[in-house]
Amino acid sequence: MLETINLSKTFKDKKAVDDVNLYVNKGESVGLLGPNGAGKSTTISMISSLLKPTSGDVLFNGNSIIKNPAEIRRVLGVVPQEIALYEELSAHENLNFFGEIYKISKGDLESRIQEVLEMVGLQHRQKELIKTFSGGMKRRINIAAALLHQPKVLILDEPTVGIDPQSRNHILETVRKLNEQYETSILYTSHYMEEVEQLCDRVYIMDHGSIVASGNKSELLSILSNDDTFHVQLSKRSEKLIDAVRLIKDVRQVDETENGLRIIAKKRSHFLSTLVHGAEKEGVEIIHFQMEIPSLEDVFLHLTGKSLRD
Ligand SMILES: Nc1ncnc2c1ncn2[C@@H]1O[C@H](COP(=O)(O)OP(=O)(O)OP(=O)(O)O)[C@@H](O)[C@H]1O
Repeated sequence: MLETINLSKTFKDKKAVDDVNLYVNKGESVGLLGPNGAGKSTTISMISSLLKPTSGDVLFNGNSIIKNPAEIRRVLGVVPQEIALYEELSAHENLNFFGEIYKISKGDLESRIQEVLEMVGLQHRQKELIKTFSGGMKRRINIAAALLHQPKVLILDEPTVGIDPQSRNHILETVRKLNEQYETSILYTSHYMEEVEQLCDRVYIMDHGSIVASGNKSELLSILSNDDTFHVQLSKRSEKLIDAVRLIKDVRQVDETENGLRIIAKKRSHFLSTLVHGAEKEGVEIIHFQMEIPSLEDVFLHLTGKSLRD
C-alpha cells in the first residue's frame, strides 16, 4: 500500500536518511524505532510529502507521491512531533479550521468533529481554549485533527514523548482501536520499545539514517539467537575485572550496570569459570548471576551498540 524506495535525504553533507526501503500494508501497524537523530522524522516528512527527497521515491498503491503529492495528502493523516494548534481558539474551533483545510463538506464536518473528539476522549472539553489544555491533551487534539478526513494511513511521530500517563494511555488505545476496528494502517515512530511491542505487527529499527533490521517480534529476537545475556551482581566495582571479562573468548560485549555487569556472550560459551576465577583474583564477590530472557531492547542494543534512550 505505502512503500519507500531507496529513500534518501542529505542536508548539506549530512546523510540524514540513507537508502530506506520500508512498506506498510493495508491494515498493518508498523513501528519505526530508533534513537534521537536516527532519521525517523526526516523519513516521515518525506513520506508525508512535506520534504523533498534527495533521491528515491515514496509509492502509494504503486503511484509516486513525489509526482502526485495531492493523492497522498488525501489518504494520509500525520501527527507531527510539534503541536500545531491555535492556542487562542477552542478545541472545536481548531478542528473546524482543519476540517476546512481538508475541504470536508460543511454537512459532514460537525459529525466528523464529534467522532474524532470522542475517539481521543475529549468531547467534554471541546469548547475550552487550547491554551488551557495539558501537553498530552493538545497532542490528542492534534491526533483528532489528523483523523478528520478519515485517512487510510495514520503516521504518528513520537506521539507520547513528554506527556502525562493518562494521555499516553489514551493515545495508545486510540491508535490500537483505529488499527483494529477501522483497519487504518499505522506507521508509528517511537523510541519507546514497549509501545512499539504493544502496538505494532512489524518493526523497522533505524540508526544513523539506515534500517538496520526489520521484522515481527520473533524475527527480530532471532537475531540474538547466537548470543546469551547475563546479569552479574558484584560486591564492588573493579576496572581490572571488567577488562579481564572483556578479554574472555566468546564474550562479545560487557556493559557496566548499577551494581555489576551485563555480559553478552556467544551461546553455550563457558565463560563462567573464567569470570569466577577473575573475580576471586580481584577480591570481588559475585552476589548474583542471572541469564536474561531477551527483549527487543536487547536486539536494539546488539545492533546499534547503544540504548534507545541514550
Ligand atoms: N533541516 C535540517 N537541516 C540539517 N540537518 C537536519 C535537518 N533535519 C534533520 N537534520 C539532521 O538529520 C538527522 C536525522 O534527524 P531526524 O530529526 O530525522 O531524526 P529522528 O530520528 O527523528 O530524531 P528524534 O528522535 O530526535 O526526533 C539528525 O542528525 C539531524 O540533526
